[in-house]
Amino acid sequence: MSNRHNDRTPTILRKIVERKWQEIDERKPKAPLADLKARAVDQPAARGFAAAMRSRIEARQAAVIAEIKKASPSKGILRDPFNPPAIAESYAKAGAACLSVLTDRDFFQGHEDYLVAARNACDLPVIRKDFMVAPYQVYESRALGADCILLIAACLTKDQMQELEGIAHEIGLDVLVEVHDGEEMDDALTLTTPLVGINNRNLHTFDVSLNTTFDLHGRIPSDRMAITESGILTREDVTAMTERGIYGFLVGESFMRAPDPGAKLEELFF
Ligand SMILES: O=P(O)(O)OC[C@@H](O)[C@@H](O)c1c[nH]c2ccccc12
Repeated sequence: MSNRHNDRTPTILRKIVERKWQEIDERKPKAPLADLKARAVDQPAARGFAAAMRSRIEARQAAVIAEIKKASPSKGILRDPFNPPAIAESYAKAGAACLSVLTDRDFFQGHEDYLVAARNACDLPVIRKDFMVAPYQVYESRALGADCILLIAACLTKDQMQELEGIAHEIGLDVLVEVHDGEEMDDALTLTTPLVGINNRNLHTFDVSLNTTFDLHGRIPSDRMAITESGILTREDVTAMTERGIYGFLVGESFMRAPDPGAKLEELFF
């Protein structure tokens, strides 16, 4: 049911989305949309995020989006000290396909500067991990140098997702659309992006179950790429996915808690 989390349910996701609209209002006077658009156009071309995923997935190799995340609302601090460029290098050396960098400041202790620093430290494509609600943030993402953005179906209508995807593609950004249930999947499949993420974590309740991926991945047409997100902690988890033909992964916590994030990536995947 789409109204499980109606307007009166004060879930974390709802608080985050409210905060995002405020954040946009605060940023606009300092960085007007016209400035962001100009900066977006001035950026060197985006690194192909979807292409990097596709080449591995088609070869039936793990395509790992390795996440750089200091903290999360459900788990608190994951890594301290936290050195984004060093982590990025370690992931690149270990064979990650792409990076994911949290830029949300208030709930994930992320920062835009972390994305810039991580991207400059390697040549991997980078997704800006944040909560997109308005076109302003899409231009802002390209102005920062991001190669891809995340659209979370749990906090957007189908029309909003289509609008944001259209802008993203127009300015050279790839799009990862994220779903958690069948209704969100229906909406996601109306987009044109080939990157479809299934989040094993419910962003309203924080419950994590790999069954989310097992139950939903069959609905993703073969010309798109299924990416299982969250809660991948062991080689057994990885095998459970590859046995089902799922080669796209988005992993954060288990890498962030390891002394050497790249070594952990190799241990889980290669
Ligand atoms: O740390 P994990 O359990 O490996 O999960 C990574 C990633 O999937 C998770 O950070 C995530 C998935 N979708 C999100 C949306 C917003 C913030 C964070 C996320």
